[in-house]
Amino acid sequence: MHKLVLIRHGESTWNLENRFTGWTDVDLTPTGVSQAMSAGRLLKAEGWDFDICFTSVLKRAIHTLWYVLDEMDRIWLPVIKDWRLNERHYGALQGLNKADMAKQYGEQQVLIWRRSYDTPPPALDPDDPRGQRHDRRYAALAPEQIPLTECLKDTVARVVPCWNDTIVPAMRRGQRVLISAHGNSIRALIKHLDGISDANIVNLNIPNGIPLVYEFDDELRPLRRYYLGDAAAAEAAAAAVARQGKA
Ligand SMILES: O=C(O)[C@@H](CO)OP(=O)(O)O
Repeated sequence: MHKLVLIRHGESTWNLENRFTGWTDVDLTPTGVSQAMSAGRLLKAEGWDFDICFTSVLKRAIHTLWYVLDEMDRIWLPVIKDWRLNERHYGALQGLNKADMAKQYGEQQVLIWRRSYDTPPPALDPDDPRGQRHDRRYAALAPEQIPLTECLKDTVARVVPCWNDTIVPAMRRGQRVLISAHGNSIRALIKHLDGISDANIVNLNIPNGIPLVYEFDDELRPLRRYYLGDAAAAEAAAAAVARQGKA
């Protein structure tokens, strides 16, 4: 049997301010740091260990991984940073407050922008300073590969190749994998792994800083997934994420 642990970054400054974040590179809050440290302590206490780690190129996920690994005394592990694990690009919503948008456009519209499979938020203008086309970390990409907005379907289209090209080969080599990523890049991966329908993926929310375990058979077919630690607390935290789009 193969096992994998996924973790969404701890609370970020824009999670706290309830702002659409996407590819904006915001920091963790002190709460986010302590969530990451608690996750590391929990993994260590339960006897988990890893051989290789994957994260996005956004500091909230990278720092979360650092704090988890530091608690596990594993900061020396190899870490692959891949832009394809980034949060879903939130287009012209990046920086705006979710509750304000719900007041202005209605909760149903915000739910569509946040959780629908194939409706992207309004796109950023290519010259908008909130965009990433001049950000050096994406210099190896062609400009049109750097999104101006994304729906979850677009995120699936980059996360799944990352999964197949880099993470699956590591697991097939017998390496124990830890992935630190984002609410919607994790939703994209879960949709792919568990074959969740386009309609049902709307109801899936990922809490900050709680390790999510996947078990696979020898052919890497998923058997089950569960949160480590207090299951009721994880469920309550996921429900709180869903409510962030309320007016
Ligand atoms: O703003 C974002 O980038 C994401 C994650 O914080 O938010 P949401 O849960 O609304 O998809």
